[in-house]
Amino acid sequence: MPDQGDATGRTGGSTGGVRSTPPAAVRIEGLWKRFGEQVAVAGIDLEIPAGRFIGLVGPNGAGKTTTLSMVTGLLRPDMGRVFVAGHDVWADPVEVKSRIGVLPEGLRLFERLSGRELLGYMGRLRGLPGEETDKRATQLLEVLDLAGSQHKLVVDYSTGMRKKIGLAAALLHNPEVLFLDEPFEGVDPVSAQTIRGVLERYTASGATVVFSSHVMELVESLCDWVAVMAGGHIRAAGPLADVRGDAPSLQNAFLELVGAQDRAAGDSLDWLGGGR
Ligand SMILES: Nc1ncnc2c1ncn2[C@@H]1O[C@H](COP(=O)(O)OP(=O)(O)OP(=O)(O)O)[C@@H](O)[C@H]1O
Repeated sequence: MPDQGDATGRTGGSTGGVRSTPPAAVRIEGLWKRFGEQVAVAGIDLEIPAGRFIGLVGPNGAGKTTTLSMVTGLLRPDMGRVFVAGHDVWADPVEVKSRIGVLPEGLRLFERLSGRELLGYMGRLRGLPGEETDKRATQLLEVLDLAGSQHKLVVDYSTGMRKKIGLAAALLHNPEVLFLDEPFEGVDPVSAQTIRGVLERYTASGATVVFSSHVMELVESLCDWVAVMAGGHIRAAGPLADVRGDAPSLQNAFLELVGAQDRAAGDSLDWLGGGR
């Protein structure tokens, strides 16, 4: 297990010793977003602690992607403010963007670059010296099992390979906070295990990962802190054990929190299956 502190001065977790409390990785204040009549995010307040593996969970249409888009500076809120590592996302976007990495939903990449070229380009955008970019790119490609495909064009990558090169691009500048929207969707178990290993190593050094998912087992096994969203509101947030409470699993707690526990499988589908 790597040391909890590193050269960037990050501290990890809350184990032992006298340590100053790190500022929240993300602080959200009164955040609203409406699309026409549809309220996607209904005035949420949330403080996400630093140095943790955070899961943002919620049913389809809960407002997760809209929230992450506003938090990462991709979508302007109608109202409210967001701070990342103490910096206002909309007042100080350059400072914030230098501290975050993002793997968005519906990832768009430069398709006509090879994986290696894509990382070289991202390194230049991030202002890294060429040699440092090369070194980091080589290591990321190796760890993510992309070294053999590094000269292939991104357009020819599979879904899992695209997620992995997107993750490499998001990690290249060693961000303080990494935002991932459904990072495991469409990813096979081997690649998922690889991604998981990289993320665990990254959070162990004191960095923060915020990721959205519908897969409760995954969230339960990876995250130590969760926020549950439904209907544009935060229904619960806190350490995993607190949110789970007395429920046998996060899945049960989640269904109860979003009010789906008693939803029938569909008496109205009495025509479905059998007796053709
Ligand atoms: N660009 C848009 N225009 C109109 N409505 C939108 C837009 N983006 C999101 N919405 C609506 O806002 C609500 C929240 O959507 P959002 O994509 O944030 O949910 P989500 O929790 O990420 O869902 P999923 O898990 O299905 O991806 C939904 O009702 C959605 O239809």
